[in-house]
Amino acid sequence: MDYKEITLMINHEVEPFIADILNELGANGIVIEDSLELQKGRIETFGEIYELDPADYPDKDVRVKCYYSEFDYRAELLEQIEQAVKSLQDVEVTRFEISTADIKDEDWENEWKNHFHAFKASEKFTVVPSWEDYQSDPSEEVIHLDPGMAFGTGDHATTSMCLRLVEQHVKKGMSVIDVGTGSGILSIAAHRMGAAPIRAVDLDKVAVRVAEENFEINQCRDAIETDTGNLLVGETEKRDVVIANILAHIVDLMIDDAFNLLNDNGLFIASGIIDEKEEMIKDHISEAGFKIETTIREKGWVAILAKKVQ
Ligand SMILES: C[S@@+](CC[C@H](N)C(=O)[O-])C[C@H]1O[C@@H](n2cnc3c(N)ncnc32)[C@H](O)[C@@H]1O
Repeated sequence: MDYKEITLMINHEVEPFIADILNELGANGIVIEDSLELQKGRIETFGEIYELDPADYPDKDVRVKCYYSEFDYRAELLEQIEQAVKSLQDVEVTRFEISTADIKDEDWENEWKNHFHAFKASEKFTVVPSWEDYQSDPSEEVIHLDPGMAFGTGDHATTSMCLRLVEQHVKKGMSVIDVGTGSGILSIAAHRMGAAPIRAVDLDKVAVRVAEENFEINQCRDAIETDTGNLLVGETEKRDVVIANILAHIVDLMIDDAFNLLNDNGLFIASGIIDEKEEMIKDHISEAGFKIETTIREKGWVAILAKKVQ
């Protein structure tokens, strides 16, 4: 199968909203190359230095690439993306350029490899592409990943905030369901914290296959049950933790089910929420009976940890 790559050049004010727009329009993978990242320099950790390659970033503004399979791509998408960007409220769009390129199936894997390098995703977790050699420090937990066509390399704020909440709150023996598992990254993180049993579901069959491959790579294939599934529909087994990093309007649909499925004192980790939807989601979470314990924010996104206190 071949792919269509859509490249956008946008100004920084548009960036916090672009992944949301492209996800809504069905993009399979999104790469954000922000010129400001280069100025941030390097991330130093445990004596390792990961340097960003200037060739991967534009001189100014933000370059965004997203991918559609040949079956999903349609020419109207370009206009729909432009319309969605230009109708963002209170956001001044001073740059918007859009172009497309064809990517042959055999180039797809290499395309990802060009953009994805080892990096420290949270206090404990370092994400390392499955094809990269990496000398780890005993104090870090390395997650080996090949995201393929699934979302979740850990470099998106919504995922890294979940990793932080997982490392701080998921404990040995807790039962977990990871809704919208994507690459499987959050289930792998929960497994490393000692959680068991773990169930990972995704609406997208391709994500389920990719997650299974990543569980295999991280030697936890037998510890994590994987399935296609729509949110918590049909889930009956009680859990100590429900994790969902999906867009706010989708998370909204599962809040009451999460409350019902959780054991007393169970935790709901909800991410993928853009700033503007924070209050709406929090109101619903509180109305459902949860106590909101922690809120973290990064790059226009919000992640919430709520507890079922009876
Ligand atoms: C933003 S990605 C998160 C991936 C990964 N958990 C992470 O944190 O990086 C959202 C995932 O939710 C899945 N998804 C979207 N709607 C869903 C639904 N109704 N039920 C289950 N999964 C869904 C998508 O296929 C996608 O893999």
